[in-house]
Amino acid sequence: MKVLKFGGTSVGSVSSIQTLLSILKDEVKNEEKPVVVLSAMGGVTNLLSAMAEDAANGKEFTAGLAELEKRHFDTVKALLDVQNQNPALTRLKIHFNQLEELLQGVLTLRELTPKTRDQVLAFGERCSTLMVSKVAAQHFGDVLFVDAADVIKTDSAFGNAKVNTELTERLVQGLYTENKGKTLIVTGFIASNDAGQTTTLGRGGSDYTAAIFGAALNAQEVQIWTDVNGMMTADPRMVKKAFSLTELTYTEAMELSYFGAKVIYPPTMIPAFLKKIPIVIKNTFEPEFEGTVIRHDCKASTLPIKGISSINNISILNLEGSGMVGKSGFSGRLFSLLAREQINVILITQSSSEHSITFAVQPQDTDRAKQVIEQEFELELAAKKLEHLVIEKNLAILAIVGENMKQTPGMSGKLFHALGRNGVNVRAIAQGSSEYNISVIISANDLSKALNAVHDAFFVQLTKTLHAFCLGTGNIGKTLFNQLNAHSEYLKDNNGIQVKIAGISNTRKMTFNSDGISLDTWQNDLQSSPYEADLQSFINRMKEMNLPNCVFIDNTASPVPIGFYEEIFKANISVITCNKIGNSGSYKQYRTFKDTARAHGVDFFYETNVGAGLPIINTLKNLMNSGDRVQRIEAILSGTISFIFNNFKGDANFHDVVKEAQDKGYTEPDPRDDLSGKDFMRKMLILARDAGYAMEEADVEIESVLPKASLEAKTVEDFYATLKTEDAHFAKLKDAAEKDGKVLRYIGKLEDGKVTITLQMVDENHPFYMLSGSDNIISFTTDRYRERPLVVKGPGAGAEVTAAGVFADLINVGAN
Ligand SMILES: NC(=O)c1ccc[n+]([C@@H]2O[C@H](COP(=O)([O-])OP(=O)(O)OC[C@H]3O[C@@H](n4cnc5c(N)ncnc54)[C@H](O)[C@@H]3O)[C@@H](O)[C@H]2O)c1
Ligand SMILES: N[C@@H](CCO)C(=O)O
Ligand code: NA
Repeated sequence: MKVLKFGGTSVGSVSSIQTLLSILKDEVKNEEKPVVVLSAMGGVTNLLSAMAEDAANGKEFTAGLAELEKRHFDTVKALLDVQNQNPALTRLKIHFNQLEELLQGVLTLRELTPKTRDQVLAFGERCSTLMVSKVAAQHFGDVLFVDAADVIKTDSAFGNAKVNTELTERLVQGLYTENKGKTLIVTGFIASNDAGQTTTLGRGGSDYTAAIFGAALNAQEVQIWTDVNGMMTADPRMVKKAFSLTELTYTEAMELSYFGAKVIYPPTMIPAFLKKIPIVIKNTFEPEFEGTVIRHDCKASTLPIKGISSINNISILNLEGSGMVGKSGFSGRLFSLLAREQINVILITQSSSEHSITFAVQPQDTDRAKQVIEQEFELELAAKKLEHLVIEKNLAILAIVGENMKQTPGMSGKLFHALGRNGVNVRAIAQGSSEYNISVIISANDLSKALNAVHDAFFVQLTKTLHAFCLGTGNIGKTLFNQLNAHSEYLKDNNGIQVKIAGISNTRKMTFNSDGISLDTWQNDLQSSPYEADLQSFINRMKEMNLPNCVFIDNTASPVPIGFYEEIFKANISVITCNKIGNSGSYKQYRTFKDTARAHGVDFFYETNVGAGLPIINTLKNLMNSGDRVQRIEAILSGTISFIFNNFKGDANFHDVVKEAQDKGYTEPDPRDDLSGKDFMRKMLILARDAGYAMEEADVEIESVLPKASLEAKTVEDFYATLKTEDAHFAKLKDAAEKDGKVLRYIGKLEDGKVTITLQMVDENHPFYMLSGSDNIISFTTDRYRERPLVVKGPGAGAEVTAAGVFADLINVGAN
């Protein structure tokens, strides 16, 4: 047989009672009839409690009573055929009259004893059960209303009575045997003492009633019908990706529901647990959900952990001092004291040096705990054997839970990696030797970020979400958004990565959305955003949003963002940049970026600083990391100049070719940066630094392609105007090369710790002769690639290839 328990929302309305009936329909056909345990209609227990309080305080309660009556009467009228209504309404009316009398007594005496309170509260279950039993009888015939006070016997601790298990089991078994063939519909939560006075079973009382019946009758299972899809991997209000568990063990359920997961209250499971009876959590409002089974043994589960639980507001107290070292009985005194004061200790940690002891309590207990401890240890404090108690508030506990942790090394590593990478500081740690639970104490501000990051880290079957904040919506920024938009499905399916753009700014506006800005409408969103662009506030907002797996992407050509990189790393946020200004500034700055990112466990990726999407920076990094040494680098790294020399042929004039390069998106926003050699210089400097040379800009020798007038032009327009007048200069260069069957090439070289960039005319024997379009080429001569250099070649400029490089960097951040 089965026991089915329905909670307050499941009996809370006409439609939910109809659903309940359709759930029961098949169950009542079984040979062994089910036992159905019911809570009060949703909200009724609170209302009863408030009415009782009001009466005790001399306030009227009639409005509450009328509301109660109406709710039950309306439900009866909606669910029972007319001829069946009267008997039910009469019975209910008798209850309400008794309730009124009782409350009247409370009002007269201005006193509410725990005993009376239990009597008042019991009306909730009695009325709902009476009502549903009448409705069930109309549908299924053989139904018996059972007042659990007749069979569940307790002591007289009103409000939280202790069950006399042996007697109760006998009575329950007797009742079931006597009424074989009938479906029992039982009041949850209530019981009675030896004298027959009504008692209640405390928090989660109706679940407890179900477990007691299940255990007494050796049920095949106990079903708890509630309004959510079972136990989930984390609090779904904080972790959107939380999902329902199909099964977990009693121990796991205890650990998970201890923190947060309010689906069931663990102590209520004990009767079922002792008899190894499975408990199935089902959803009345989604009956097709198969449910979460809590059982003694789980089939080999593939999940490394079952869930992450949390308490979002706790305080910790830290007691420190030489007086504790090697002293037995100290913690005994401390914790007996707290127990005596009924201060619940949530978590305890002590280092093996015994010099300090840290424990967590509810915030409302904090001050009293401090006070009683200072009294108790007055002498030790005076003698300086103990330091003054340090209290920290606004903290939270996050705990990963699962029996599988026992056999799996690396679980705590994974937890701390996820926390560390997201800049979540861990204040205290506790793990029992049972290894079911690893708990950490963190700042309450970080809880949401931490829960999501840890959830992503452990449940790898789900996609990991990156939150990107993007600066710059020009050529590259725009193209990146298009690529991300087109590629998001593939990314989810193949890399398990989801990218949400949580913030965008250009020089005019900025906009934010922690759920991800739509990549279809971002332009409108940005334009209509109320926020004027302001980089410091953009960064502040990014930090305040405190999102997990956060990345900052600089797609500007501006020096301004550079000044913020360090601050961003310090907030444990990775940086991806195609902006070369940062890495080609002072060597000190370049070093600071690298060191700060590393110290904070985040990434600093800039593949597109050299050769756009071509794998140049990563290739060099791999060479260096594997212990190779760069002897020489020779390269063409200006896509713009490459394009110009490859297309400045025959009748073409120089000015038009430059314009074409700009139109094709190869040039810097200001093309003078390309033609002056500055952009190339930056790339060579970055390569040299990545190759291990602590070089500065002054160490690079540049031969400019431009005549003086062009170099000194004030604006881009002026610059183009000078190019027109300098046509003869460029034509001369071109003709000189063509005459000898050569081509013009702008070549950078790093050798013997020196960097030069020169304009050369090369013939067909030169390896750089054969280039087309905006091609870059780079050859690394290293200790290992000594005889024949390692060469990378391909288009080294353009929005598509550059955005693709930024995209690849983003995926690499996601992989870490
Ligand atoms: N074009 C290429 O082939 C290529 C290749 C590699 C790297 N890059 C680099 O890409 C970067 C962007 O180039 P682009 O062609 O897209 O430039 P762009 O001029 O088209 O776009 C720059 C964007 O940055 C924004 N911006 C500038 N300063 C800002 C600030 N302080 N705060 C917020 N937003 C700001 C502008 O509003 C604009 O949206 C440059 O650093 C360039 O060197 C370009
Ligand atoms: N303006 C750059 C873009 C690539 O960094 C070039 O022409 O090479
Ligand atoms: Na590159």
